[in-house]
Amino acid sequence: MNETLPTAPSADSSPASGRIAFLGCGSMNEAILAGLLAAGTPAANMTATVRRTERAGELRGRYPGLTVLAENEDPEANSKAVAGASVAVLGVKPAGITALCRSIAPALEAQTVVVSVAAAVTIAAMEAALPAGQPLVRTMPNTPLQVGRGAVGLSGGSHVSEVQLKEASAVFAGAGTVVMVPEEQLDAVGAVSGSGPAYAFYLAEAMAAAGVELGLEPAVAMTLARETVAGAGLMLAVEGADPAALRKAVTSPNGTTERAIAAFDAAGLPAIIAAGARAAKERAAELSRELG
Ligand SMILES: NC(=O)C1=CN([C@@H]2O[C@H](COP(=O)(O)OP(=O)(O)OC[C@H]3O[C@@H](n4cnc5c(N)ncnc54)[C@H](O)[C@@H]3O)[C@@H](O)[C@H]2O)C=CC1
Ligand SMILES: O=C(O)[C@@H]1CCC=N1
Repeated sequence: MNETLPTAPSADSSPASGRIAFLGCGSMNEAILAGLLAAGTPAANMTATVRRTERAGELRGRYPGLTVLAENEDPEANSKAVAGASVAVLGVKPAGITALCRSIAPALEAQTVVVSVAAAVTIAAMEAALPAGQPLVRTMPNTPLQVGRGAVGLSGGSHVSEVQLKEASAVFAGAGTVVMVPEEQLDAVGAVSGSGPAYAFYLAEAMAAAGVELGLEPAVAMTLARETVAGAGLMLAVEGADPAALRKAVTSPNGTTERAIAAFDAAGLPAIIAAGARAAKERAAELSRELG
């Protein structure tokens, strides 16, 4: 079941059918929800739960027609949201995932596919907290789903059928690329694409700071850095785009870019990025051990 099979959005971009419950609608689950809405899934097909009234109001204002239940108003919010749902997406912090599984267990229907987006919480840990035989899918998404360019790693649990795996993929497929990987590779997926948007934003921050150091006004430097990273991202988003070839097209022989890249290489930038990704993967393993 866990084969390495990249699936382009165009290959399976049918919008999710059935009702989807987003349990814990913070940054990640909101990005998935926004991606689904943009891909054509009606807000009326979704329910989101949050901890507090203030956040519920925010989401209701932003997504008219979405049902939002707040736990501080109704302690049964999560159980009510999963009743009758075809998919329940667990989007709380890793430390809260198994408690959430236990709390919704009595309300879950046998065919509801539980999808976790949490880093580090293993399929075994979640299956132990769910009713026996509950279909479960563990994923590692990223926030660019909200602009239709997400990248998601996905791995099936012990009791999930091909059809249920497709149902889980459909939660993301209209808003990004889904790849199936063995569970033991999900921490690596997290280190590349889960945390990856932060690396790209960090690059933009560093470019803006460099511009200021070189004499640009801060606002001008920020605009230039932001637009450049965004524009480069759009060029990469073209199907078949090769980052090395795109880089080469900017790099005139003996020109300014060549000098900059040589300075990056001399400073060991590729190794620095590899060290960051390794640290992210190691933190995921550490978290898995902490959470049991
Ligand atoms: N932020 C990201 O880019 C990514 C996050 N993830 C995973 O997504 C999960 C959530 O992360 P974020 O969205 O960043 O965190 P977040 O803190 O923005 O969202 C979590 C939300 O869950 C709510 N919540 C907590 N307990 C609840 C409960 N019992 N009932 C209802 N709502 C509850 C919180 O109030 C909060 O709004 C984590 O497990 C993380 O590992 C995975 C990939 C990327
Ligand atoms: O930082 C984190 O732990 C989560 C998982 C990947 C991105 N954000």
